[in-house]
Amino acid sequence: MTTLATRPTGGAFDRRLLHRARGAAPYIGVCAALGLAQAACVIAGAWLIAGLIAGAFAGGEDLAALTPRLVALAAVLGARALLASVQEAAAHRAAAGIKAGLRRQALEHLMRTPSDGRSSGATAALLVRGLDALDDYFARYLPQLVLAALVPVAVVAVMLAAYPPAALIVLVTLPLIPLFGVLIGLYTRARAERQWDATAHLAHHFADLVAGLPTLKAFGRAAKQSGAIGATTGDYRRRSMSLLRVAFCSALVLELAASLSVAVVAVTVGVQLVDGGLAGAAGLQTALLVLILAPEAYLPLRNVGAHYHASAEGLAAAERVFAILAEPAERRGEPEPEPVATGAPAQQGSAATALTSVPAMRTTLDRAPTIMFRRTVFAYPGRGPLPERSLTIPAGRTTVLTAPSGAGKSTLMAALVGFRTPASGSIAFDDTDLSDLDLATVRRSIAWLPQRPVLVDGTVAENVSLAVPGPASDPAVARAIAAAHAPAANRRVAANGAGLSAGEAARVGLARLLLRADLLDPPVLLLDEPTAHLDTDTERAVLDALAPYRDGRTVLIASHRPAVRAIADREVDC
Ligand SMILES: Nc1ncnc2c1ncn2[C@@H]1O[C@H](COP(=O)(O)OP(=O)(O)OP(=O)(O)O)[C@@H](O)[C@H]1O
Repeated sequence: MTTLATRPTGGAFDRRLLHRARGAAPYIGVCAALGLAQAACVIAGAWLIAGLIAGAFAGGEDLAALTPRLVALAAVLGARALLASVQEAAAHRAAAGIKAGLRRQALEHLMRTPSDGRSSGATAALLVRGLDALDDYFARYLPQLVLAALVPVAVVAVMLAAYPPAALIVLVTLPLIPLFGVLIGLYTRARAERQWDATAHLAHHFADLVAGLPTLKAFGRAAKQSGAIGATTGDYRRRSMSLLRVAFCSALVLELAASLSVAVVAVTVGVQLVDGGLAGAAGLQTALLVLILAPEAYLPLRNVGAHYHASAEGLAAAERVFAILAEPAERRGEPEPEPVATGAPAQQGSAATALTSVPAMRTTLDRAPTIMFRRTVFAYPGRGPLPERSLTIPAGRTTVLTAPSGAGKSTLMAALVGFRTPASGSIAFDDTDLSDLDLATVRRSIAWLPQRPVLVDGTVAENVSLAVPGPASDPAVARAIAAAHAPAANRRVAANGAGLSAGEAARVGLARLLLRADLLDPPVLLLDEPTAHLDTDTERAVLDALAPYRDGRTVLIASHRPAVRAIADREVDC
């Protein structure tokens, strides 16, 4: 068992779960109904046990007289066990549905949120392991919370009717349990927050380490990193053990408070029995009823305290998911239309030949736009803003950005597809501000080759097909691959492009751009260092393949290569 965090700032029950997680509200209803039935079983069971003992020992009743009550007691105990298992089943069912719902909402939201600064390792840990902790919350904590609200009230009411002094003692001592619980909770909160941070740090660190292992090995730093991971996990273990110690101590304190309170009730009732205040079979039955019921009044409250630590991890994770859901999403637009793969044969000839001259689908911008950056400034966290830029990318022409490394060329391109937002200034397509345009429409109108194309596990053909939202025909993919001089369609690619050279990966990226241009006919092409890793002959061939696609489109290329600069209609040293 690990305890990650106890930071349920939403209190014992986070109302956002009701709104965000379908299934939470009905489950609470089920919990309340089962809790009422369980409270009734507790009281009926205590009444029957007290009656049986008093009848057998003080009333002198024989087995025949006691049998109906014995059967009733068995039925009550059976009903209590059945209610507990129904509760367990309902809890797991509800938790599974609620976790799935929260994961789906979070993933959908993440897809529409700029990813700046988010650690993929920590996000994965949150959505998988973090949300799994909600099991304890729904299966253990919440049912006890409902019982804690119902059972003590019912028990005190029955005790009040049976023997008011005992009810008074319970009433006075009962608040001690939540009071101690709150004090312990306050004490552990800061520790628990640090614990979650340690978990997130560990997940982040580990993901980074795995990604960078080859480089670390090359620099002889792998062993040192194992030491760093050892130190982080050691720190995590120490924090976990310290939190567990607090959890065990808190259980002990709550147990002690409850036991002392029950002892006071027992002594009071015992004195009355000896003094004759509770005389005869009826007196013994009342005394036993009070003695059996008294611990039941404290039990749910103690259980709430005991399950608080385990369940708080789930609540803290849910809270972080709510924080993700509260982040402003990108402007929503229509989903990309699926391309209709033409399968039209490529015009034969050189690699410079167009894949197909007939676009299968029109995009929303019918003509190539003029793109303007007007006094645009970009800022990244932790560093000063990039210099202000004002530049115009003329419509239907090829512009090459030749600014020095680090000047912000990739940033400008990422901004055109909505992955970066200027801190000040504006971007316009023709005369319309980008912020007034539907982002999905803008993205549909652009084919973008990023500096480091993301490649996924699969074949080259599967990677190229990712360029369009729907299925692309095999001939169209094959033509794009051939024109870009990318590796064979059936060549395997591992995650992150492992198995391909940097130049081959760049050409798979270019094949994507050509496929998209072929099938979606976007009026804007953005290419970030398209030939950075290529030899001069391959570079020449790739630029020739691109030539037919530049015609009539607004093309922006970031590059310092002379061959690329040679094809430019305009060069900008922004
Ligand atoms: N995610 C980021 N967080 C912080 N700083 C960043 C981030 N991305 C880019 N930068 C910084 O912004 C500046 C511009 O980066 P950008 O990649 O746009 O430059 P570039 O002109 O494309 O460089 P290059 O020619 O080397 O590819 C750089 O100084 C870079 O360090």
